[in-house]
Amino acid sequence: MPQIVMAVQDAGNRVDGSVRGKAYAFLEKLSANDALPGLHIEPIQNSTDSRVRTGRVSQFWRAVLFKVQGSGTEAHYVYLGVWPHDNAIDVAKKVRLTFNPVTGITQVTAESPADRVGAGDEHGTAIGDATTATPLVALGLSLEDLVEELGFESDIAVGALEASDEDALLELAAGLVPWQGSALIALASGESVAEVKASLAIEEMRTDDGPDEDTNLIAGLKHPAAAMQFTFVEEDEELRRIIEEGDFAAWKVFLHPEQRRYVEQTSSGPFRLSGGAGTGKTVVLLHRARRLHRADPSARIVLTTFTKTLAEGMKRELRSLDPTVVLADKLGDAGVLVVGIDAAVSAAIRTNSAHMSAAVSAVLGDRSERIAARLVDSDERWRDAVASSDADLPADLRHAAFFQAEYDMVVVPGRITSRDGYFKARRPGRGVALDRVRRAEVWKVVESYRARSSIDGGIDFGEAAAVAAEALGRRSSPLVDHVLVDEGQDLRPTHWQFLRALVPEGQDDLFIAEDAHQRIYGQRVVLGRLGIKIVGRSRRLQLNYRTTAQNLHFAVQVLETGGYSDLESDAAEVSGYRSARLGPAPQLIRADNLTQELDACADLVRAWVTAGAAPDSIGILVRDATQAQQVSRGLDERGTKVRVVTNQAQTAKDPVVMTMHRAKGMEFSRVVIFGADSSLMPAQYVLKGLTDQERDDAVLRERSLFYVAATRARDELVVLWTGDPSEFFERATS
Ligand SMILES: Nc1ncnc2c1ncn2[C@@H]1O[C@H](COP(=O)(O)OP(=O)(O)OP(=O)(O)O)[C@@H](O)[C@H]1O
Repeated sequence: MPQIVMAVQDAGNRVDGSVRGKAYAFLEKLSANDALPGLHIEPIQNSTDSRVRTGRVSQFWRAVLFKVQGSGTEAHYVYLGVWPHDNAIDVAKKVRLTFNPVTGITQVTAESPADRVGAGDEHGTAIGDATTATPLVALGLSLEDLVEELGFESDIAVGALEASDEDALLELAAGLVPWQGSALIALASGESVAEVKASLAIEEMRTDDGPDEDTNLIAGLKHPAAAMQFTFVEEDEELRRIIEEGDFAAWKVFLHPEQRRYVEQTSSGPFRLSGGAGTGKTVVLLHRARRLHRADPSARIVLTTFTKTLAEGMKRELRSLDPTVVLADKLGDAGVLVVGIDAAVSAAIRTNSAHMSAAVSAVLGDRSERIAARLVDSDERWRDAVASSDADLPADLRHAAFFQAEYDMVVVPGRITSRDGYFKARRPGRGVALDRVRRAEVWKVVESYRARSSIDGGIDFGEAAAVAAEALGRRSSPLVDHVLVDEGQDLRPTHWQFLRALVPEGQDDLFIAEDAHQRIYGQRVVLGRLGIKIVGRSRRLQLNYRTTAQNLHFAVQVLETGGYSDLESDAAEVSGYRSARLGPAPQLIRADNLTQELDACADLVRAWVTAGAAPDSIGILVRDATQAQQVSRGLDERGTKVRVVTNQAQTAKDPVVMTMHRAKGMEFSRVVIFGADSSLMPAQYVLKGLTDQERDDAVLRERSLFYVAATRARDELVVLWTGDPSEFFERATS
């Protein structure tokens, strides 16, 4: 049967559902038998590429394809899309399917060299003194590097070397085939030619020795870097999904070679994948879960993340990636269980009731096992414990935030159940030193907290994860074969102990996606101290697929003055983090008062909707729930209907207002960050009364929150504030 190869769909060529349905019917027939007369597979006169064909989708619509016969009996058809009849002929006359002998990658190009935006004159001699100041030349790159090492066409290479600034390079990159655009941007952000080749798997896959050009073309379509532009369609059902979703489905099929590598690789122990917001960490996890499931349908796979909302989102996406993946309902079932981390903890507690008594005593000392049946929020209990205790401590230590952190980071992970145990406890990374006298005072408050929990019943989330870890450790056989974690930076120490106990050490046991710059809950954790040994199994994704280079530049500036460290090391990298998409610069708008700020917000939303933006592709992000209500009322009074998103699913198609915390993991075409002034970012009320160390960490989390908010925008970002701007982006306003 003929092999169908789909090329990534051009976002500018969207066709409606009924046409996509017809295109699917056409391809389904083609894949069964390309000799069917009704298909009208025809060459085009005067086409640039003799392999180009059009096919009859309906009276009005034509498909454009390349037919590559090779030496096999069945042809490969590379499908580009459908167009109205005359446009299809125009497209077909121009497009070319070429094999790049340097890289071994097959590519489709639509323009002749003369049409390419920003590309230089092929015969030009411009790479001399005049261009020494351009970004690529300043990085030491030469024509030889681009042409002979990376296989760039010489006019493109000249254009790239002549590009006078980053914007010009981005514009050029946006018009290139995906692997080449990606390579150019990586070079511009400082990667060496060797690094770029390695990330695109160029050396290892080079194939230019086929007996004929068709054989080369087919081999080049299978190159990992070609997978950014092509996918081999194996089943009808997959074909239907790809066609029906058009370019929205790009993440489901056209992975970057680096993404694919982390989907497919086997690792001998825990693996950590870091990467900035929007680099496709969740995409990798979803594909990896599917890959593990397909490889062994009896495998018990847990895909988990910090919140229930994010887990629900991942579950929907996994279902849409591949409806044949079996979603498990409970721990220990075959298939993929997509679950929030605390729900996974509760499930482990329920499943291991036989070990509960021993597990509770190991964590909390002499307590009834029944308390483990209910999880409670600890904030209020800590406030009460601190208020009612007569512990002799300085004011900044008499703070619920200090105790909560001490308890979560030291006491519970260390399984400390007595004052003597606490005297001996190691407290790495806790900042404030506590001598024996102070430890005795701190322990009084811990005892008071535990006494209150014992009376009221229930355990907090950190305790529960520790109890579950202890119970799992007492089982004779494991419940789970593979664990995949998203948003790893937000998990608590005992969550990690739980996950370590959930899956036995071994091949592909734990795969962790994280971004230190997005830690907005809890304290910083070092995995090595919790029994999770990454040792060298750690990599980083750098290409942002979500947001534009302009928005990313703004967001990265927000991070620059924060001191970040990740799950393993003391410095979290931002360098090399880049985007291949272009868009307008973020708008930074100051208001004199709230009324003006609301007016500006209402005007923006109205203008976007009038210009044709889908209302629910607009997100207004605020610091807290009170502000969300205030903005919603304010916009309502101005005749702009919005909806406040909480945890309940809503279906209305209005623009949404939500807290920045709630927006984690989501994205919108247009984002307004509302209320970004100095009193709210960082929110002064969360900093009150903290120790210096606690305060610094809280400010860092607030900075990360602002970064999370700014990286939710796919296309346009607007930041609004009244009075003085937040310190997080003050520099950008000058
Ligand atoms: N290979 C790809 N092709 C097209 N789109 C992609 C690809 N990889 C990721 N994306 C898109 O980029 C966006 C960000 O992806 P994803 O949510 O996986 O990133 P992330 O690293 O988990 O982000 P965050 O840390 O902000 O949650 C999504 O819209 C996703 O569909």
